[in-house]
Amino acid sequence: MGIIERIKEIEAEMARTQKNKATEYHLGQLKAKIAKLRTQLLEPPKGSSGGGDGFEVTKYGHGRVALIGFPSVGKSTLLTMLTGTHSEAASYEFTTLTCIPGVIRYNDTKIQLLDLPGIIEGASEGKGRGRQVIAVAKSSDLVLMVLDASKSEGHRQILTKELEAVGLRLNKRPPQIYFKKKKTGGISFNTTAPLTRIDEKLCYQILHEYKIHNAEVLFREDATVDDFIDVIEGNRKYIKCVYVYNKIDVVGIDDVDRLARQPNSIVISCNLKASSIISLNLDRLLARMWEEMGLVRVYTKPQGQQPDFDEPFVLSSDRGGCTVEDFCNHVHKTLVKDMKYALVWGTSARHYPQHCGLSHRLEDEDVVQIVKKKEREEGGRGRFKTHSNAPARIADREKKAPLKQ
Ligand SMILES: Nc1nc2c(ncn2[C@@H]2O[C@H](COP(=O)(O)OP(=O)(O)OP(=O)(O)O)[C@@H](O)[C@H]2O)c(=O)[nH]1
Ligand SMILES: [K+]
Ligand SMILES: [Mg+2]
Repeated sequence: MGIIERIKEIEAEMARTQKNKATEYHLGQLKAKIAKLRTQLLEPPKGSSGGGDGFEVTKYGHGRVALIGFPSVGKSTLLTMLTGTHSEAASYEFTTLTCIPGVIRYNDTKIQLLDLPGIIEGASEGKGRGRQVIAVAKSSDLVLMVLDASKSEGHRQILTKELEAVGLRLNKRPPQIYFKKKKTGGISFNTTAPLTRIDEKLCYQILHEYKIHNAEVLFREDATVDDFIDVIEGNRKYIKCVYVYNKIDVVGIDDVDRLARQPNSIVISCNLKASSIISLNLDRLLARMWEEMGLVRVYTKPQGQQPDFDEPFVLSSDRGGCTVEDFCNHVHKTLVKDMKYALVWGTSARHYPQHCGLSHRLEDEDVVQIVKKKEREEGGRGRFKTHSNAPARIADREKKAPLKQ
C-alpha cells in the first residue's frame, strides 16, 4: 500500500472513531501516524534532486511573496498589475505552468512576487503541480492566497488544509513547547501552564509512536496534540498569509462587505481588459502586504554628514532580526567588533540621539550612526537636510528635536 492510501485509511478510521475521553489516546496516536506519513511524503523520491521544472527561481530583493490559489482566480493578472512583468492570463484553467517572478518596488524596498500554477484539492498528495507550488510557498516570507470572490467560500478551507498537510502553518506562531531529544535518562515531562487539551500519558504515547524514549519536554502553554506533534516533527514552517478575494467586480456589495470582514482578508479586483483596466483596492493590498512583511528600513548617517535617505538597509524581524547587531552584520562583517556604540534617531529611540548597544531593536525608518572604538566623537551640531525621498516622519521629528552628532 502506498503512503497516500495509508493516510486515507487512517483518516477514515479517525472519522469513524467517536471523540471522547476513552478514544482520546487512540486518536492522538493516529494523528502522530498521519504526521509521520506526511513527512515521508515530503521527502524527494530516491535518485531525484527534488524540485526542478523551472520552479527554482533565485531569491531577489528584500522579501518574497507567493501567489497561491485555485486555477483562474486571477493570480497572473494580479502579478502583471502589481509588477509590470507580463504573465499570461486567460479564461481557461492552468494557463500558468511554471513559476513567474516579478518585482514590486514599494517604500524604497524591493519585493519579489511569484506567480504560480493553480493548485487543486489533493495538491499536497502530488496532484497537478501541487508539491512544487507548495515548496515555493514554503520558501516565501508571505503567502497571498488568491480566492475568487464569486466562488465557494469553502475554497479557503480546502487550500488551507492542503498547505497544512505539508507542514505550512498560516498566521500561527510556533507552539510554546520546549522539546529536546536525549541519549539517556528517560522522558522528563514538565509544564508551566495548566494543560486541558493534552495530558502526560498522551504525550508519552505520542513519543512512543515516534520511538522516542529519552527526551525533555516542557509545556509553556495549554497546547494541543497537534501542536505537540508539530514540535516533534520540527519541520513546520510558520508563515504569514493574507487572503485576497479577487473579482469583487462580479459580486454584490453585501458579499464584498462580508468577505472583507473575514480575518486576514482583503478584497480586490484586477480586471485587465483589452481596452480598459478596472482595478480596485490594489493600493491597499500593497500597503497591507508591505506591513505584513515587517520590513525595517534603516538609514545610515556617516559621522558629520547628512543621513543617506536614498538607500536604506533593509532588515526584517522574521529573517535575520533587526537589532543594532543585525544591522552591523548587514553593513560589514567586522563592524560589530569595531563598534563602540550606536547613535539612534527614530521611533525606537527614547531621545535623540540615543546611545545604544548591540541588542537595541531598531524600528522602521530609524537613522543609525555607528561610532567605532577608535573614532573620537564629533562635537558640532548638524541638521539633516531633508531629501525628496526622505521619510516624512523623520523630517517631522527633526523639527521637534534637532539632530545632533
Ligand atoms: N471579472 C474579473 N475577472 C478577472 C479579474 N482578475 C482576473 N480576471 C480574469 O480571470 C481569468 C483568469 O485570470 P488569470 O490571471 O489567468 O488567472 P490565474 O489564477 O493566473 O489562472 P491559472 O494560471 O490558470 O491558474 C482571466 O480571464 C482574467 O481576465 C477580476 O478582478 N475580475
Ligand atoms: K487562467
Ligand atoms: Mg496564471
